[in-house]
Amino acid sequence: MAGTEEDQKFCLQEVLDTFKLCLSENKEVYLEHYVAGWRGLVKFLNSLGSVFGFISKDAVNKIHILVTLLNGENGSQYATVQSMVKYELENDLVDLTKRGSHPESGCRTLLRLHRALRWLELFLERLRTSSEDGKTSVMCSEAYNESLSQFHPWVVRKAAGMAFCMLPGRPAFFEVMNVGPTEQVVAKLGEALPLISEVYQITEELYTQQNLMNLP
Ligand SMILES: CCCCCCCCCCCCC/C=C/[C@@H](O)[C@H](COP(=O)(O)O)NC(=O)CCCCCCCCCCCCCCC
Repeated sequence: MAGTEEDQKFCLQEVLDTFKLCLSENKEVYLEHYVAGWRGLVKFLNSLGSVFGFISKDAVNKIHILVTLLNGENGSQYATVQSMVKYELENDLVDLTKRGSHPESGCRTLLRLHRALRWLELFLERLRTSSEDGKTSVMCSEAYNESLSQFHPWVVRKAAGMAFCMLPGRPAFFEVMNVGPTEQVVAKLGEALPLISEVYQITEELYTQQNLMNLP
């Protein structure tokens, strides 16, 4: 029997572990572990209830696109985010200005998750430093408004805002994470954040350098 407690516990640790595994010695980002990190986050999101379904569905869809590329015949080119960018650009596999023959390139798909990673970083930092009675819905929407929302049309922003209101309070949220008492959750978040932040920064620099920040 699969105990839900165990699954969730495994989840948060898994997310931490995968983000640890993400960076190679020379600071390249392994796509396989990046995607695994998102898988873990989606599992967590699903455990919060079906109102978040439209969000996890989009994330799952993007994860699936990347996994398909990773497992495809040119999969070895997708080992790291750096090699993916190089390969797709050199082979004209990216729609650069408007959507055309490559609407689901690895580069544009990863960019969507990358933008969401910034939201995650801001949200988790708020969670980590907030007080016992801090409202997760407020932390979540503040983080969202500072990051991801600028890339979303009004209707998505509206739906996201409504979903945020359904988030459990901080104590319940921490309980769902199942890493023990509050101090331990806070410590785990403190461990995870620098990793997430580094992965974000490295990707951000690469995308900026290559002028990929506005892929359609
Ligand atoms: C815990 C609360 C979770 C709130 C999640 C906050 C993010 C809100 C995102 C709303 C996205 C709505 C769905 C639609 C998105 C797309 O339009 C849009 C653009 O894609 P397109 O160019 O292909 O059309 N997609 C995106 O921006 C990518 C969104 C990916 C969101 C992944 C969110 C996973 C959240 C994981 C939560 C984990 C909680 C952490 C606790 C340890």
